[in-house]
Amino acid sequence: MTEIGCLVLEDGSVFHGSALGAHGESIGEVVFNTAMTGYQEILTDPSYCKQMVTLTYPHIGNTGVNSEDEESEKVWAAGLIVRELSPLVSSYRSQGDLNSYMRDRNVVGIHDIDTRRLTRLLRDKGAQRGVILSGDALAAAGDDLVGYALGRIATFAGLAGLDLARVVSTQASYQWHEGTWENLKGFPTITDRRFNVVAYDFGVKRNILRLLAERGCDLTVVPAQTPAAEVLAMSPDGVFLSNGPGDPEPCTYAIEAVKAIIAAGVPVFGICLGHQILSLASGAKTMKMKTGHHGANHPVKHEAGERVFITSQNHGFAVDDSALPDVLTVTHRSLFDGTVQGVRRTDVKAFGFQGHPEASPGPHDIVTLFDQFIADMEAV
Ligand SMILES: NC(=O)CC[C@H](N)C(=O)O
Repeated sequence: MTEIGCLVLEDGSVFHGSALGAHGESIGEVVFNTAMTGYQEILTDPSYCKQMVTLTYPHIGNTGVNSEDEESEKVWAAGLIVRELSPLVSSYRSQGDLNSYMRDRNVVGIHDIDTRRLTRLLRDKGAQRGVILSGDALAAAGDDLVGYALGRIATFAGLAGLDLARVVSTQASYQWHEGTWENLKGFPTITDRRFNVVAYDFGVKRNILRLLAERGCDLTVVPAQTPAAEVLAMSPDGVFLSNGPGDPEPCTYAIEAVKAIIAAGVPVFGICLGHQILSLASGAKTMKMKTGHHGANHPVKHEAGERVFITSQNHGFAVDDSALPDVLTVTHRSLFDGTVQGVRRTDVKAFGFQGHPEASPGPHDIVTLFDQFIADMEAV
C-alpha cells in the first residue's frame, strides 16, 4: 500500500505525495538537480550532506541500484524528491530497486509530487530549508501540518557557516589504488604508481580517486583536519583537495594547511570545496549562491582557450568574483550565470575547478583537468 508523504518548505509551501524509501522525518536544504541519470551517485555524494535533492528528470529508478555505482560508503543526501518512481527496474547491472535501497538505508524521500512547481519555486526564491514527513512522523503533525513542519524546519539553521567537511571525512588515512570501472571487468588495481599524492578527504567521491590512480598517482587519503606538517613529511609530489559539503569558510584548519602546502611549493589541485578552500587560502572570498548549480549539463567556458565544456556541477557556494586577489587568475566561467568556475595561482602550480571533472554522473568533457595536475607535478 502506498503511504502518503509531505514536503513542507520554509516559505510555508506544501507538497502532498507518496512516501519514498524509509518512512519518517528528514530536514535539510532543498535543491534541484537537472541530471537525467545517476541518482545513486547523487545520493552517495558526500557533498549532499544535509541537502534534499529534487530530481527534475521526471522518471526515476528504472535502472535500479548496484554496488558499483556508490560514490562513497553510504547515502549522504538527507532526502530524495521525485516526480514518478518507475514501477519496473530493468538493467543488466541492477541488484535492487531504489525504493528498497533507500528504505534499507533509512533514507526518507517523497515521490508523486509536482517537481516542476517545486523547481520553479526554488529557482525564484532560492534554495529553501524543508522537511519531508511520512508515517508516524507525519501523524505527529496532527491537524496543523504547516505549523508543525515550520517548527521542525526551524531546528536547522541552514548551510551558511556550517563546517561539514570534518563531519563526513574519513577518520583514518588509507591508500587508494583502484582505477575506473570497465564493463564486465569491474575496477582494476593500478600498479603503475609514479606520483606520491596526498588527497585531503573533505567528502571525496570515489571516481576522483580512481581517475587520479589511473594517471599514476599513488594515493594516500588523509582526514580533513590533517595538519600541513604531517602531509609535507610524506614528501608528496602533489596534494589534492577534494569536494565536500557545507560552507568552505569555516574550514579554517584546511585553509591554513593549504597556505602552508602552497608556501612549500607543492603542486595543488582542488575540486569544488577543494577549489573554494584553495581560493580562500589564496586570499579570495566565497559566498552563498541563490540556487547553486546541481546537474550534469552545465556549460563552462575556458577563458583562454575559448572552448566550452559541458560539465557536472554540485555546489551552493562560489568564489566571489568581486574580491579576487592578484595571485589568482580566473580560468573558467559558468555560461549560465558567469560565476567563477576555475582558478589558477599565478605564482605557483596550484589550480582549482568548481564543477566536477570526474562526472559520475555526467559528461566527461573536462576530465583533462586531471592530466593538468599530472603535468604540474611533472614540471616541478
Ligand atoms: N561538491 C562540492 O564540493 C560542494 C562544495 C560546497 N559544499 C558548496 O556547496 O559549494
